[in-house]
Amino acid sequence: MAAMTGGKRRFDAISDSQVERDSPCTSSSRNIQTTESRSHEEASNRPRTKLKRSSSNLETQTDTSRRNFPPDATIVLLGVRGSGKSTLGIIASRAFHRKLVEFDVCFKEATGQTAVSYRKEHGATEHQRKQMEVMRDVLSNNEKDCVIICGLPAMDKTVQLQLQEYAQSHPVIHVMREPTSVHEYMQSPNEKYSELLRICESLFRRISNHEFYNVSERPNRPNPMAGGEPPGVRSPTPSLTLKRAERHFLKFITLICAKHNVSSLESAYPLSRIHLERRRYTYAVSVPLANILPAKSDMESFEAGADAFELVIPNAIQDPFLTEQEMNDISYAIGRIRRNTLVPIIYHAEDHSADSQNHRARYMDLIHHGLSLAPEYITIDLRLSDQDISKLLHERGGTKVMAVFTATEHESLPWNHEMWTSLYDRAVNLGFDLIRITRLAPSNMDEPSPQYVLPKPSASSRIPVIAYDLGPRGRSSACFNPILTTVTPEPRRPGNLNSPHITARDATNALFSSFVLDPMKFYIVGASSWYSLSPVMHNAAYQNYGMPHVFRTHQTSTLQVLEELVKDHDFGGAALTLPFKVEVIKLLDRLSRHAQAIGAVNTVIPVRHLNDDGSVPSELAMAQNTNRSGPVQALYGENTDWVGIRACIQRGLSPVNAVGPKSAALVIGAGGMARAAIYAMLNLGVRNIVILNRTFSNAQRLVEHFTRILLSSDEGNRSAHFDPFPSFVLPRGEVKFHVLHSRDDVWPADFRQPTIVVSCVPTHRVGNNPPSDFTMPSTWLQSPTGGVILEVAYKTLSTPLLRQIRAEASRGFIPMDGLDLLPEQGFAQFELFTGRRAPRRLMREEVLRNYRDENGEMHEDLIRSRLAAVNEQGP
Ligand SMILES: O=C1C[C@@](O)(C(=O)O)C[C@@H](O)[C@@H]1O
Repeated sequence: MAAMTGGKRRFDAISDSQVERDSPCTSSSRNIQTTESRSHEEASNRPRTKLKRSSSNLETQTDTSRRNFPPDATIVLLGVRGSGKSTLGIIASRAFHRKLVEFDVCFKEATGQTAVSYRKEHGATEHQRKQMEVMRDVLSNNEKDCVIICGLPAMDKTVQLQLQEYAQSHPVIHVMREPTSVHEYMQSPNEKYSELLRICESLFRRISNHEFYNVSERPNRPNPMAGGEPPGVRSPTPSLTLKRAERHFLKFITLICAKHNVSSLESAYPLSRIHLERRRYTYAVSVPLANILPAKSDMESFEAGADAFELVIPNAIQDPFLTEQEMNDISYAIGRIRRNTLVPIIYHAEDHSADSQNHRARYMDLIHHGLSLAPEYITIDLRLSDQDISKLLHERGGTKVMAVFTATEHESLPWNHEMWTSLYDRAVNLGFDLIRITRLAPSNMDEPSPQYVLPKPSASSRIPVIAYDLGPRGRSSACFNPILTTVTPEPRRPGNLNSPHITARDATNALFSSFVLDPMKFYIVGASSWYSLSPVMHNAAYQNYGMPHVFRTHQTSTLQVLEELVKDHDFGGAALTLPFKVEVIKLLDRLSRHAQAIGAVNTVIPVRHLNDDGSVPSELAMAQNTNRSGPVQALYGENTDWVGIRACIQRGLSPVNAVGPKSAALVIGAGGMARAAIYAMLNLGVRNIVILNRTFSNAQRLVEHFTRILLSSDEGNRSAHFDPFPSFVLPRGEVKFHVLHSRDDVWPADFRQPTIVVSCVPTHRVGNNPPSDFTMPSTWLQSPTGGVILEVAYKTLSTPLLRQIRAEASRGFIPMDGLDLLPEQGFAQFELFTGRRAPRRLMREEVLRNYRDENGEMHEDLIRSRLAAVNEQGP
């Protein structure tokens, strides 16, 4: 039985007696702790806010710490009303093609009554018995491939036991939300209600093995739906506010159910195909918990320039028990980070003092709680005993675990001392995924950096090592540490010796000024590249990162210029624009799979080191050799237009229009951009594509081209690294194309109305050709849920199509334009050129700030409004 809605019991309709009976302070809640340790028993007698779900004595705890589930195991979502669990359930069931099962609906189906009326009629004991019976059936009949949603019934002790049992082999996720948002939803903000909320959350926390904080989004600008906007100004659409929640939750699910794939979540950006630990000079920005908690803190500014986000949880308190409030804060902080950034999260609880049992207990609880939040990485202190470490590692689920060891001043042995080797060996033998060893820099700093002197580990397998000195004197060794150096977001020097003393920018500056990396020259090459905003966008990003690179415009009518530029040993790469995107292919030695399939290149990368057999190396090798000058041996071609178009579609497509087997798309044009658009659509799993082009035969040629590509992809011609048309989104032989003759055609009967439209025709005069005046016939604009309409050009933003779509905003149509697309494709270029993640917000802002239309007008209203909305665009 799949159900999307349910006869839900109001939270305040639950009788006080049931809450009393089931409150964590009464015998029933103690029942669910029967296997827990004495210290936990003691904890349950403490004030309620001190209740905790886990104990440092993990061997006796009820096993909600198990986090290895079969890939198709049913997911249970637990949460109070207003936590958003039903919406999240619908999102997950759609994305993963799972059946949605709401407990309340099942109860009504089984009894013909809602829980409240059943209880009234049959009494509390019978209601409890029936509830248990229905829950037993729900759980056992839906073992696989479902999402079960459960609210208040989980307050019942027998249901708790059932769910705890279920959590041994299934993800049971506690969905939380800010109390203010829950109160707002329930419209009953009183003291008693707050207390009930705390009780529920504390209970749900104990019976779940994962926790998800559904952070509320509040638009940060007034008057969101103002009418009569100037050209290019966009109103945030309510349906899109769910987008970030969707991405956040689906990402979380993919982290706990490793086998799940969501095509829309897979990043198409080049660096995402390279393991973080294999890239060179990467940074983890370290941010204390207290800095994340204020709602006003600017998450993106913390992240700028970093490859991972390290949340630092202090462990200074002497109390052995984590309070519910502390756990709430940590869950909220992880939720905020994940909602606002894309980089992996490192969860770092500050190291415990070996000599204090209290610290140890808290530390174990902090790790236990951290693992329930499914961060990509977690650190575990190597000072713990092997036994404690093994227990924690057993809980890791899909989280990678980093061993950490910080040598104090009197332990600071030279880097070539065998102590470091034995620490490394121990980490390998215990099953860690990587290790970070740091020590307080000694006063006689004539020792070379650890990466030059660390002894060869004797353990047979290898794990990545992060090693550097701490404190102001350790800064240079931190700058030269090749992976995941811990950095501070602000240039301020922290007082604490253990805190990072450099920013990512300091480290980058140091690498360039010590000649480890070289300043490079980049270009945009095209016939009318004068209007390009690429130079300002890329130059701002270089400057922000402390890279001495320059990006220049090269306007030319012939490609010969590129051959000249490449002779320069400092040539770093080029963006190509009209009319060279196809012509350039003849100058290149190798194309990426995407550029090959699209048949157009907009990014040229120099290759300086060939493989021994003379072939062009892999993308990984190229990414490791960016920012180095020298003679260019070969040229590699990539297409980032499709990455940008894909990102715009993803961003503009509301969850209700999520791509499904019947979703249809329309492409206008048949040139290079149209090819990139079709490629992006196929990659997102769109199986019904309609093309309209002035010259019908060119559109037909496009269809033949992609039909051939799809066939060769079906025949197993797939890359191990990145499959452009993964079979889970594009089942064999299921793509349908249709070519239209003109806008007078009727929309094809066997295609749904389009929810994705990409217009790739020039919006300005090209030679003697007038600008396109294309608008959608109203009969093609009948999607009841609206859709995303992207006009790829940006010379003018007041095109007939964009004007038309802006007028349709209330029907769910989202207009997007070249100012959205330019940065998105530019992020991918930045990654290819520099090997670093692009500073996204900065590049988006720089494009907007420098925009002038074809008549040189700057449209202040437009800029102001869109700059204000930059944060809403998502990470
Ligand atoms: O088409 C475009 C636009 C662009 O040329 C610009 O800067 O305007 C940059 C190119 O990388 C991209 O493919």
